[in-house]
Amino acid sequence: MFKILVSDPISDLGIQQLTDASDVTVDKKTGLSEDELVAIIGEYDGLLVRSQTTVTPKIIEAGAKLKVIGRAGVGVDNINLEAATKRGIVVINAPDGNTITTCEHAFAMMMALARHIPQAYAKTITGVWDKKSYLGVELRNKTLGVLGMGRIGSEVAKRAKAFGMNILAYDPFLTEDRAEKLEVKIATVDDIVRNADFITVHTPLTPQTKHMISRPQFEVMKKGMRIVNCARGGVIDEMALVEALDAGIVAGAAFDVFEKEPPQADHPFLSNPKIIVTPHLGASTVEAQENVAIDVSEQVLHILRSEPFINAVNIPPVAPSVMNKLQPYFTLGEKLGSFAAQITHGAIKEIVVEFAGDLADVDTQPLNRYIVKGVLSRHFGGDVNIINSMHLAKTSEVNVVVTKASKTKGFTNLISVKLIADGGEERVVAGTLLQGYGERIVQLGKFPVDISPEGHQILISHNDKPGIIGNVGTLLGQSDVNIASMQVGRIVVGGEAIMLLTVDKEVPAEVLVKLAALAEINTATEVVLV
Ligand SMILES: NC(=O)c1ccc[n+]([C@@H]2O[C@H](COP(=O)([O-])OP(=O)(O)OC[C@H]3O[C@@H](n4cnc5c(N)ncnc54)[C@H](O)[C@@H]3O)[C@@H](O)[C@H]2O)c1
Ligand SMILES: O=C(O)CC[C@@H](O)C(=O)O
Repeated sequence: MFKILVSDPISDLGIQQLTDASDVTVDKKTGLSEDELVAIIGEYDGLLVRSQTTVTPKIIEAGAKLKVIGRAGVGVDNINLEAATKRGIVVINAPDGNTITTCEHAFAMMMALARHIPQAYAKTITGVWDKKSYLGVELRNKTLGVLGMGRIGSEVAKRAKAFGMNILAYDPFLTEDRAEKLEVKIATVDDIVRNADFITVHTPLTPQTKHMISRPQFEVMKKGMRIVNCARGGVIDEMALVEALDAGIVAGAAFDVFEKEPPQADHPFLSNPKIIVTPHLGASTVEAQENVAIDVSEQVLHILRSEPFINAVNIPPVAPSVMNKLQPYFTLGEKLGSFAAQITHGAIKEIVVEFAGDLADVDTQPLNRYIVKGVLSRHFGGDVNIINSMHLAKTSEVNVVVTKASKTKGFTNLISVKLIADGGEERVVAGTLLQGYGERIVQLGKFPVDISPEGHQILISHNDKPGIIGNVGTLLGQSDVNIASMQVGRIVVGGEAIMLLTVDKEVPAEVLVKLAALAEINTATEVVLV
């Protein structure tokens, strides 16, 4: 049974698939402090948050069973990604569910700004009929500058087009093709700040976007322009904005987000009549809250049930078509990594993975993570998973090299894992996925083999002399170890050889010692593949 903690108000309808699941129990406990969360998080497999809970390294460390943190929304700046990745916890978000809602909020803020709606409302309800203070401006024929043309920025641009606005857009990933489709003109930040009547920002807060609109930008702005921030507090420099308003450069500003939320009671925005504010309401519609909760709940279930999932923030995104192609190889890749690590005696310094055949033209990043997990699990056990395997390799100073090859040795697909260890030791294990037969190991070092990678195996290296197979069989029989199958490989008669036995149960350490002591046998190593 999986336990999930919902620590922020999240739509009940949205999380219904979790509450209905027979293998899940859901606890809703909102408004907890960091210490309160630290005290209880240890019981939970999953944590679901919106934007109120700050998931700190301390909470993540205390989450001994935690496998997934789900953010019902886009921004994950309230979750410490580094700590989660280190612990191998998947962080997922719901990037699509609140796009339209947030775009509509930004648009509503722009219209409210153009027509002074909040200020006029506040005065009208006091009984004052003040028509002259609230002369507005039209949006039609005005220039709108959009900074960040992702999901929300693009939707804002579409709506602005319908209002007859001319749009200047800046986004490092905006291509001429997309700009043409969206009927926007690509511009630089400088073009935008000099020419726009309205500016709206739709970027995440990153070191590059922090204060991307600050004093130097306000200084060159068109007098009387208006500015909207429904993205993240800090993209626009709050203090520089207040100065620009006082200097008469900016006519009005609309903010849904703040550098610190909630803002202090004496924050200058809250008393400035030219600034309208909302309390981070961008995503707050019934529809968006249901959408994001449904999306994130579905992914949390997949992760807990070890099923394929999307929208992981702490692993690079992969197209579904690529994922479908790679998925059948995940367990084979992990087993090859694990096998190679179990037959390597020295400290591993480098993992060299080679893909050939069907896998040569695919972005194999997710599969690489499984292979590295297989290798590292020998030392890290259950602490390594596909989220932190690359991170652990890096922090353990294990270099990972991935190459593509044209030679498939007659197979349609081939994965080869070479481990290079201290003292120059090198181990190679290669495998393939055979149509109709499943996973096979087809090469061990220089020896071609054909083994199903599963269960308990003994790898023996020996000299190719008569009687060895009999001696091994006798010893294992006397030790009550039953042999299920056997493979022998050699390059030349009488030369170096290997024997790989699949046995029905764990092999006691003393039996391995006795095997290694038999005449003509060099090493005997147990390999366990689960
Ligand atoms: N107010 C709210 O309640 C609310 C709701 C949803 C999203 N958001 C915020 O809105 C923002 C946009 O969300 P989205 O879903 O459109 O994200 P998105 O990832 O689809 O788009 C963000 C865009 O910003 C661009 N970008 C990054 N750095 C940039 C830079 N230096 N200059 C210009 N563009 C840059 C990216 O290329 C991307 O296209 C995020 O910060 C998100 O957290 C706020
Ligand atoms: O959950 C919210 O209300 C805000 C969500 C929003 O900021 C987001 O990034 O998705």
